[in-house]
Amino acid sequence: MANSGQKVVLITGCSSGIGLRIAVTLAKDEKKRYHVIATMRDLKKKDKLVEAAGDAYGKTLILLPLDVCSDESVKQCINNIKDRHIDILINNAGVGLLGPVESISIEEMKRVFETNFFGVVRMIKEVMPDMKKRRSGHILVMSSVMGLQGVVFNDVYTASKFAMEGFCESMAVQLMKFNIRLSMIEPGPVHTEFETKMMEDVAKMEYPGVDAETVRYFKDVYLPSSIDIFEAMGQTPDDIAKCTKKVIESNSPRFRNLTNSLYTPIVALKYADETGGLSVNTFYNLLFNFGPLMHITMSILKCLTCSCLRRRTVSPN
Ligand SMILES: NC(=O)C1=CN([C@@H]2O[C@H](COP(=O)(O)OP(=O)(O)OC[C@H]3O[C@@H](n4cnc5c(N)ncnc54)[C@H](OP(=O)(O)O)[C@@H]3O)[C@@H](O)[C@H]2O)C=CC1
Ligand SMILES: CC1=C(/C=C/C(C)=C/C=C/C(C)=C/C=O)C(C)(C)CCC1
Repeated sequence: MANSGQKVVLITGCSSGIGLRIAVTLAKDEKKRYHVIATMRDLKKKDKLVEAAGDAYGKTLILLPLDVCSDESVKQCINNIKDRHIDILINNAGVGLLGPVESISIEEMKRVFETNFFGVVRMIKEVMPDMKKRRSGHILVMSSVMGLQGVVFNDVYTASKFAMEGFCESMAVQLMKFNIRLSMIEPGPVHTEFETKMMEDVAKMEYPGVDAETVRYFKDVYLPSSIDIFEAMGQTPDDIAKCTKKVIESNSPRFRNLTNSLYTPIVALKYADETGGLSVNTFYNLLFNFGPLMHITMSILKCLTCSCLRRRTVSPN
């Protein structure tokens, strides 16, 4: 049970990656300011988290089952919490989906929206009424740079994160009236199982209904560039956990929080030209004209990130 003065934090998707690191980082807070309810849909996967939590397990960190795709599971989990009191809700659970749209079934696309979009909506709907009554709370959402900028061959994943950004941008105004904060965390590539799972899915892909030219662009142009980008720009789940803790602990938490300064110029392109031409053409050139020179492109991107833009991201340090 939480001590008085401790903030109750509920995190979704803590079996691996970013969710696991956020749970452990908050549970190991030196001043023990957080009572962490780390949730996962399958408690059989708890070992990594329990090991990483060490002494904190059973003290500042407890485990509960929660599947963000199930109304019943979400209700049961929240009803199991004393007075249904959650100070900070961190919506982290999410799944990726990569590849030419022609080869992806509508069912697979719906699964991504069910988790990344409706999963977040379901959690917010369950927790928000109690926060409104108490006139306090902080809701965080693990969005992505792909919630702000589309990326080729990530069409459906991007759409699910855009949907969530739109939902949250609208909700933030109403919630502010009830003294509830809403913050988006927007990482670029992060080295987690997310990357591994996507690469495994891609290796199994058969591309039914996709023309040979598109398959070639995906396999020979996009994938090598994407691997380069993960290598050059990838952050660790620990970086994202530190950024998230900073946002939680800020006196005036920002709504948008990019975690990787290298993405600031990419996202800025769409605001620099409201016709959208600048971003579409730049992405086209980066991929199809400079793709083979991606290493150099990465260096140029690093140079473009001037210190004034860097100030606009939340750094892990
Ligand atoms: N890695 C990256 O490059 C980036 C990731 N993100 C976002 O960060 C978040 C975390 O991803 P990351 O840590 O990288 O990836 P992981 O695959 O390591 O973690 C995803 C977590 O979500 C859980 N999850 C999936 N579906 C459900 C569900 N229905 N109910 C509850 N939990 C579920 C997984 O559980 P299980 O083990 O049961 O599958 C897992 O614990 C996601 O929202 C992702 O979109 C954002 C930007 C970049
Ligand atoms: C190929 C390619 C790109 C790829 C970006 C990638 C691969 C981003 C991955 C982000 C992730 C994994 C977010 C998760 O939510 C850029 C930089 C847009 C530039 C144009 C060419």
